[in-house]
Amino acid sequence: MATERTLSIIKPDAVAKNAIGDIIARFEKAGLNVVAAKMVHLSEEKAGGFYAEHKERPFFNDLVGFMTSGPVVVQVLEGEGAIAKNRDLMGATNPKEAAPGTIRADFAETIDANAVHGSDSPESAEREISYFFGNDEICPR
Ligand SMILES: Nc1ncnc2c1ncn2[C@@H]1O[C@H](COP(=O)(O)OP(=O)(O)OP(=O)(O)O)[C@@H](O)[C@H]1O
Repeated sequence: MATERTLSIIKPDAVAKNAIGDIIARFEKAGLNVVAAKMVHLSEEKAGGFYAEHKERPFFNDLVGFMTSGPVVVQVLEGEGAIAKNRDLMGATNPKEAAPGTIRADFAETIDANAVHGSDSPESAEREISYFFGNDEICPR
């Protein structure tokens, strides 16, 4: 399997629960290296742009409201099969359907406040990483 990079966001609910360390430990134990990271409080414009593909969905305003409700930790994870590996560690979007032992099963309660985001394809990973990190903020591969 090829070495990949993926974008991970620890969302405001998980930051508020002091779960940053526990979540990053799961990534590292699974062989994903953190190669860039920052804590930011997203503006409505930045959060709305990130979730632009959901603009017409009924939950869009709530999603943006939630993502701007407190700071988030944005990271780039690198490792073999990083995109799928991160999605496996995260569990299903709805924490009630997330497999036991996944981040969402352990740290999230609702589909709105579901602890983490992870890129879902190589194309999204590339777009999302460059949405948050400039070329001078991340080591080239
Ligand atoms: N039906 C819904 N009701 C409320 N919020 C939703 C719903 N579906 C998705 N969301 C929110 O929008 C986010 C993006 O939805 P998407 O379908 O891309 O899920 P995902 O890829 O599992 O999550 P993410 O993009 O955050 O990793 C979800 O993480 C969730 O917080």
